[in-house]
Amino acid sequence: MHLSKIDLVEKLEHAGGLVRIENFLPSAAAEAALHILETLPESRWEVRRDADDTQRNATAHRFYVASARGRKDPLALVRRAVQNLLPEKKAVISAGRYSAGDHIAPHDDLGYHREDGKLWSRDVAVIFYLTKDWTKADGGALLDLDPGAQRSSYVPLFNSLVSFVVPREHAVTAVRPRTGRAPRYSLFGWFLVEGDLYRFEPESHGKNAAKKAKTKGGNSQGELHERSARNVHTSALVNANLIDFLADQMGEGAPKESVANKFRELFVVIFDEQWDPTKLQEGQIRNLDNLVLKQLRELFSQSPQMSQDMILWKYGFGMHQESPDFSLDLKGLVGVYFPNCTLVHAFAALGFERSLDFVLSGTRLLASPSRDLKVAMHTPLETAAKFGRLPVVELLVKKFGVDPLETLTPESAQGKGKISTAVSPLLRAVADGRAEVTRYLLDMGADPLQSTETHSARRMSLIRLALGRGLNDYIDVLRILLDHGANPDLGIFKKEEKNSKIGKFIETPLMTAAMMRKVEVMQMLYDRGADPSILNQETQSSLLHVAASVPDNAKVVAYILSLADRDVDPLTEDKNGVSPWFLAKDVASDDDGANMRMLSKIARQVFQENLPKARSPKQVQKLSCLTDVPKPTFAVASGDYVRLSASYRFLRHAKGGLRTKESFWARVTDVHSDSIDVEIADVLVAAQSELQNANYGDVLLGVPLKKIQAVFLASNGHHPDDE
Ligand SMILES: O=C(O)CCC(=O)C(=O)O
Ligand SMILES: [Fe+2]
Repeated sequence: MHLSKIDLVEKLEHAGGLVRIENFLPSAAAEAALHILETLPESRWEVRRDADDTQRNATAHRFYVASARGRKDPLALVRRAVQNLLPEKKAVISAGRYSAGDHIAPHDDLGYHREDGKLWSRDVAVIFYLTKDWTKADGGALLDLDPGAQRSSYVPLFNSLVSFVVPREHAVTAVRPRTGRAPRYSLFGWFLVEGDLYRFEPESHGKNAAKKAKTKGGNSQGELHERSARNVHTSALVNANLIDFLADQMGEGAPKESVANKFRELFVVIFDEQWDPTKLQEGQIRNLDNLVLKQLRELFSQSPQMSQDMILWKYGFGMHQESPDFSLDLKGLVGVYFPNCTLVHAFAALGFERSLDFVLSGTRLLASPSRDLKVAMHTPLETAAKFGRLPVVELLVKKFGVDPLETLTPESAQGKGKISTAVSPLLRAVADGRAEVTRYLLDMGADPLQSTETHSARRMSLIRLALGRGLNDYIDVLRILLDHGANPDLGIFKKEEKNSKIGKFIETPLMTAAMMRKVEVMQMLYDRGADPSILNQETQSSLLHVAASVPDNAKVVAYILSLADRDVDPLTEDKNGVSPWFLAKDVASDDDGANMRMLSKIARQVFQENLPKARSPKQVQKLSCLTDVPKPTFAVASGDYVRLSASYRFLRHAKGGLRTKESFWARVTDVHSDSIDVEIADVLVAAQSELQNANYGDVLLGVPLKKIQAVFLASNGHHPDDE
């Protein structure tokens, strides 16, 4: 039994495949790790870039990598801290360093490794960030591009770790230059499983060719180089023409530089909002659409060759690998969302209806744009749906006969590309909170009971998808879905049988809304028939449990109590012996006991009513404890020790024991080693001795921590034996 294994795998399952763990190592260990990376000799860092890195196929990228050399290498120590997350799994973990301009274009991490003469597949990705004083403005964010993503962007916070299940679409945005700031350091890598993990055989061409060639020992380098040479050529041609043209339109006769700036200005909203093309105003869209259309007409009349061979345009407006300022061109704008996107995708995303019509009408090759997963992860229709471009959606459906209901699941996608979760235009529209497109697609007959089908049994309903992401007009989307017959109680659920739409409840939409502190949404769901009494069938925890575990959630707690009948008991325990009361207590140091006070207000009434009925001293004791609300300063004054020892004592006696209790470990990782005093150390030591197989705990609490500290001290001129 490994604590850490249960922890990470469960967390990943629970969080839809991607988790972030803050304060991953005790702070001294994290400092030591950073120090080790910072002081590696320059000769240890090797550049990785698309031109010479076949590992990452055609994905545009550039950054530096260092690998541990032998077990005595200080890097190996840092690597082990990450590896210990899943100690029994084989892993490849290296150090990463990103300076200005370094980035990775969208990719899904699918990949193989050869070790011990065997084939291994990447299963779980981990990135441990060791970057100090980093802000959003520094770029280098990890973009989560999965359709089920909870949020889209993660700033590489010092001592935080992100982990996700492979495959998953993601990207690293370019690091922006800033004088005096250190590079973006990380440990990154993958846990591997033996054999070919992925369901789909690599395709025989496109992005996957390199993969196939690699695993079969072939060589597709030539093909890759040929293609990228062509990209550069086309992209340069198109951009030069476009910028000339725009210069013309602007009547400036200005030098290219300032035209480029003007062009950037047009799109400035996009850059500043993480390149989100949806931030374009209606008027801007129309103007740009017309400009681009005019430009296209001219280009086509000058170059009939090009109009016949639209495939070239796939790579037109390409993201030029050499230029860190890739955001200047269209593909740069849209490419962050869609790897290898075509012009059709770009226009669909930007809402350039007229240009799209022109391009599709004039060509044979792209006349049927319904599905091109080999080129892009989204179809053009899904793209338009994601960005809420109703006119484009209608154009594709009505004029070009694209099927608005086309849905792929990982199972049905065979041969059409690698997808990790179900995709459809409706799913894309819902996930991004696009009300108009959602309504249109449902009216066309799309299924409101669709869910995100992954290889695991866990599913997310459309309601949960819209609600969990909370993007754009998600509340309208919820209403529309409910109007069309979506089930208000289905959020995250476990499929019982193949094809069944309902299964075990894991998280109801009411729970999700409670977690998000959204009383209005809860009200709406309740009015539409959502049932507040449904329990998480895995943990037996209730809506009240969920609400009480989120700090500062008194409003939601009060709302739930107002819905429930009077015998609701804040002391009702879930499968792990945890009550809402306990959870409220657990977060009391974060919300000054706000949840507790609300619970106790209600509980006091329950207490008063029930005390006469209580027979045993135990019952009386249980009821009285509800009125025992600590002072708001509860855990702050006495430091971490109070919280920690309380959790520890509680968990020791709880059914599952220490090992299954995330909250305790969250506390442990919360404790900064510089604040470890004798009392806390006692708790930690006691906890450690309860763990038979303390892999993760070992690093956190035991010998390796001392070792890491010793390394840290030694590298600062101290000798460990000095003490
Ligand atoms: O450093 C990151 O944020 C992600 C790195 C990544 O995606 C990769 O190395 O494949
Ligand atoms: Fe990656």
